[in-house]
Amino acid sequence: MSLRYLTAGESHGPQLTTIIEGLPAGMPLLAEEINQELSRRQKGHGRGRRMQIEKDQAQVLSGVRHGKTLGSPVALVVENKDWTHWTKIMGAEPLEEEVAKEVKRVISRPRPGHADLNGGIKYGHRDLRNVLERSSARETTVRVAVGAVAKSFLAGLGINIVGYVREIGGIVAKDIPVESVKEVAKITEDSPVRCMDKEKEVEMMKAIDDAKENGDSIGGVVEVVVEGMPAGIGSYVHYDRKLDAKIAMAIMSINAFKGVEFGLGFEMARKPGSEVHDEILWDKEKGYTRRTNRLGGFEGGMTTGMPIVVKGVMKPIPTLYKPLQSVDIDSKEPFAASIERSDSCAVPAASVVAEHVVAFELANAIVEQFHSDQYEVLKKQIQEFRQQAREF
Ligand SMILES: Cc1cc2nc3c(=O)[nH]c(=O)nc-3n(C[C@H](O)[C@H](O)[C@H](O)COP(=O)(O)O)c2cc1C
Ligand SMILES: C=C(O[C@@H]1CC(C(=O)O)=C[C@@H](OP(=O)(O)O)[C@H]1O)C(=O)O
Repeated sequence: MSLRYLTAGESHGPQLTTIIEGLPAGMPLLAEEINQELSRRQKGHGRGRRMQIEKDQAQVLSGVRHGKTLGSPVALVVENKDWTHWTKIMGAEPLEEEVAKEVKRVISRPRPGHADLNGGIKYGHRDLRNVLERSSARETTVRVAVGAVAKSFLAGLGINIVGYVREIGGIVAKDIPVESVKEVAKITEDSPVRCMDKEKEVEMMKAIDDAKENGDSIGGVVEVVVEGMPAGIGSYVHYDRKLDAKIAMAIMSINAFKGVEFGLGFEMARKPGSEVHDEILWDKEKGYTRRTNRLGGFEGGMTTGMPIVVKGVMKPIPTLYKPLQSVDIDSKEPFAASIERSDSCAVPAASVVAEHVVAFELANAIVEQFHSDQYEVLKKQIQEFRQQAREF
């Protein structure tokens, strides 16, 4: 058994839709929990005007009754408020010729760094709007809705997760020691850039403002930390059962993400084994633990029981208000790339997306490993597994 989902929806279409399948029955789930997560994704310094138009709210259309899952597919819908401005341009019905002339602005100058040109070549779209509508990160809204369901699933099993910002535009936040994931969540929630370091937060905001003023954009690094995963989740037996690999793919699937690191990450290349591997300890109460967590919670595609620590790098936003050179696909003449309304930095929002896509992979790994259609039974199985792991 596994969890799976699909999403549908264009950025300026009427709505985003998802169907999640494989959730056990009897799991508490409220629309309110999902909506809180959707609202976290909408915040962050550096976002464009679109976020003032939208107020993302999920409607739960199936699979939940009186606050608990039924074991049937869960369908969620989030409306695009902006749709009212786009009904003609984005409608499903053919346009009459006169109306088409009035409203249709064909996009023919692909933006370097976006999906425009390659998507046009692949699907044969001469109007690149047909590409940008679905390649837009608007779709991450509904992926956060799916992740919110996964977070709720994990929370009931004592597994907590948070995503936050480590770096923006080359400004790196200091390492701040904290007690727990919950504390990180509390500190970063009030930060306009979802960062722990108040001093660097000011510098990050200035870097975003400067980029915006210069018609430019900046990227950064986000980190996701997970506490409470039992050891031994995932598998080493096959490439597509390695949980760290699945998490890496989930992070790389976020729009504009270009790299992933676990624990010390690329720094491992510069250190000897004695400074990378985590020594193994045992005590009666905790069972097996590690003296350090330099591998970020994974060995052999399985969790070690230590916190999962994974980072992802987001490139700068491709749409530039001072555009780079491109080519008009109709005339083949050189032109400045087209300008669409855009964010100048979306790293804070992306840290929320990263948190949610990782949550989904963890929930899926648990559903795959512990076979029950009932949430309460699954909870007991995990408790027993934790006990076995302690005594192993
Ligand atoms: C939360 C979020 C918001 C984004 N906002 C924009 C935007 O406003 N303008 C833009 O050009 N790209 C934006 N992007 C990035 C593009 O969606 C992304 O670069 C594009 O889909 C091409 O995919 P790739 O960069 O992964 O190759 C955003 C990404 C995320 C995660
Ligand atoms: C809509 C969202 O992000 C969008 C992602 C995006 C892109 O190209 O990826 C381009 C912009 O779209 P628009 O031109 O409609 O403002 C962002 O606002 C969102 O995050 O909900």
